Amino acid sequence: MNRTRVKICGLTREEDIDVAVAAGADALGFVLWPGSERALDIDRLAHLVARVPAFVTRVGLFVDQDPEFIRRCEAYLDLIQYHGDEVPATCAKATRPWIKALRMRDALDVQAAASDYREARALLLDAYKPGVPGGTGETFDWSRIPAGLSKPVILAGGLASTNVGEAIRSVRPFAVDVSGGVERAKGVKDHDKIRAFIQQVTLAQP
Ligand SMILES: O=C(O)c1ccccc1N[C@@H]1O[C@H](COP(=O)(O)O)[C@@H](O)[C@H]1O
Repeated sequence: MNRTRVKICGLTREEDIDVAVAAGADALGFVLWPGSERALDIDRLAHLVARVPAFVTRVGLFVDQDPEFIRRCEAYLDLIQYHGDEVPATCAKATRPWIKALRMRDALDVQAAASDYREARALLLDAYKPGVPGGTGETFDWSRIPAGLSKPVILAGGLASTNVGEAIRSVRPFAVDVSGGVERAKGVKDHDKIRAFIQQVTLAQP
């Protein structure tokens, strides 16, 4: 069994990046969607990613945005996270590897999505809240995740140090992704919460 990877998302400050890296984060998420309180512009993205060491994945989060803008951001990113209603053909415009976030609304057929988004490197499963594309801080019913999906699963939505161990034991995802659960305000990470989160992920390994 592989170790569960950890992505810390919604980073906006240098010191939070340093703490996440030191604590053992595998991936760092940067929100490029201007509708978010955690949003960065491209200059700030360039500045922040300059302190990310080799072998830590720089992930850019986009929600139904102009492919040209995404293309300009790609210079500073290793992986694209599509977190809106992007169809597979739109996702395929990226010149970087990409993952697709799916919000777990009742009608969603996860198996079908896994085959539709055939070029995705993983599916990120997040809670569904009408009118909000993500970062809701809410969990969803993990038992809805089908076994034997053809894509690696990145589990997201309302995770924190208090529930990530249980989440890993019940879903056995490839990775977990957290934003609000390691914050003290939107875009301001709590360093103790980051360390506690990654410690609980480590303790949950079989
Ligand atoms: O973080 C945001 O502001 C955001 C905005 C739009 C779409 C997704 C966003 N964040 C992603 O949401 C999930 C869950 O976040 P949380 O842990 O429940 O706060 C996570 O994948 C973030 O990457």
